[in-house]
Amino acid sequence: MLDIQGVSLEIEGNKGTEILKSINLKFYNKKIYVVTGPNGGGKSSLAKVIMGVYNPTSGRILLNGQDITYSTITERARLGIGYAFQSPPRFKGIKVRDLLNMAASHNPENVNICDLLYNVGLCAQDYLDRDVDSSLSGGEMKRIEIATVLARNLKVAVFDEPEAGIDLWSFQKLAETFKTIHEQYDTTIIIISHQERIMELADEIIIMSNGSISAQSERDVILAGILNSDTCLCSTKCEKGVGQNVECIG
Ligand SMILES: Nc1ncnc2c1ncn2[C@@H]1O[C@H](COP(=O)(O)OP(=O)(O)OP(=O)(O)O)[C@@H](O)[C@H]1O
Repeated sequence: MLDIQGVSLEIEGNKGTEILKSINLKFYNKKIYVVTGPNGGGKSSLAKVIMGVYNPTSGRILLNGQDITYSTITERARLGIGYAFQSPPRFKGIKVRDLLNMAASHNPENVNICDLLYNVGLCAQDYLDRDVDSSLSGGEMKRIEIATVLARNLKVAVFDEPEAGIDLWSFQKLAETFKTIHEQYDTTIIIISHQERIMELADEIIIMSNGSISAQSERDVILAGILNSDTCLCSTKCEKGVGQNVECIG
């Protein structure tokens, strides 16, 4: 279990304002959590605190009881926490095949790199020997990065807006892949998303706005709340009415 206890985050140069305000969350094994909410609500910052890109100003982060609050990104990666960035980095001189083999190096018997590409809607024949550089489109790069996260058999996998730049056909494949990981592995999956179709995959949905958790519950409760409530759950006083809140959150 990943346990976020009273985590706050201030970033220097951001006028001393708290980007995360005393967040308490428990992420259990083998569950899919979708974190959603309006732009600037703190979703990516929460993901970066989990990954170790930012150190919290206060609070603690525990992975299966081990305090990892100040562990480095590398230490967390070794412990089995993985992150697919909103805009993935590119690596000069490395081929897609190398990147996937590196990602799968702890789990080589169980991972077929062609299947990994297939799972994110790419044809292995066309992509394994491509360079991981600017010749790949944003959507292709994103899918390859998601494939590297899938290769790692992680304890906690964090995906930041996996749908961004991905076409409708590949999106369907991606949704199936999340379902497969959910059924076959104990991985805790945390997906940051504005997409209702991704929210439908969740066991639990968490809505963040203004650096705080404004709602958290089982998927159906939150989705019904979003679709039927007069009060907008995004908490930005947008005054959208019944059935409009999904559009607002997205
Ligand atoms: N490095 C930084 N320096 C200054 N401000 C930052 C930094 N990172 C994030 N912020 C601010 O923190 C707030 C939360 O940003 P964050 O990216 O976590 O939001 P988000 O919910 O992921 O938004 P989006 O849905 O647009 O991706 C924003 O106001 C953002 O400008």
